[in-house]
Amino acid sequence: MFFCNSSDILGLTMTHMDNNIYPEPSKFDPNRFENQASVPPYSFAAFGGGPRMCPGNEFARIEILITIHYLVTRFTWKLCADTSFCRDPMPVPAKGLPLQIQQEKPL
Ligand code: HEM
Repeated sequence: MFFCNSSDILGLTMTHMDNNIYPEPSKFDPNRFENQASVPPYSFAAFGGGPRMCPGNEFARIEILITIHYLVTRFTWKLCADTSFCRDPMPVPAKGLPLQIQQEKPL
């Protein structure tokens, strides 16, 4: 993992986009984490690492999984802007992410 010594800033994007660790890092591939043993320690650090690692890590993952499940299976999505993004320092949609979401099935 890359650390900037002078300001102690964590180079998360550089680590997460390193194709030596993650082949085709820009590809959306949730299955890349299926074999956790192949990911070297401290190479996925969205939740930090070490003794001060985010204690809400597992809770947040489950919450996100459930939310995405219902959003994908019960709603239709329509993107209302282009998909360009910038880094701030994490990737964010440059023009926000306006969506039209319509519920198709009951929750
Ligand atoms: C997507 C959701 C979340 C992300 C990306 C996230 C990310 C992080 C990161 C990067 C840290 C710093 C870790 C470090 O210094 O190594 C942190 C710390 C922390 N997070 Fe989260 N977090 C999330 C959700 C949550 C949730 C749901 C909770 C509580 C229910 C939580 C509670 C905490 C606490 C208490 C700390 C401070 C830990 C310490 O300093 O010892 N986080 N989080």
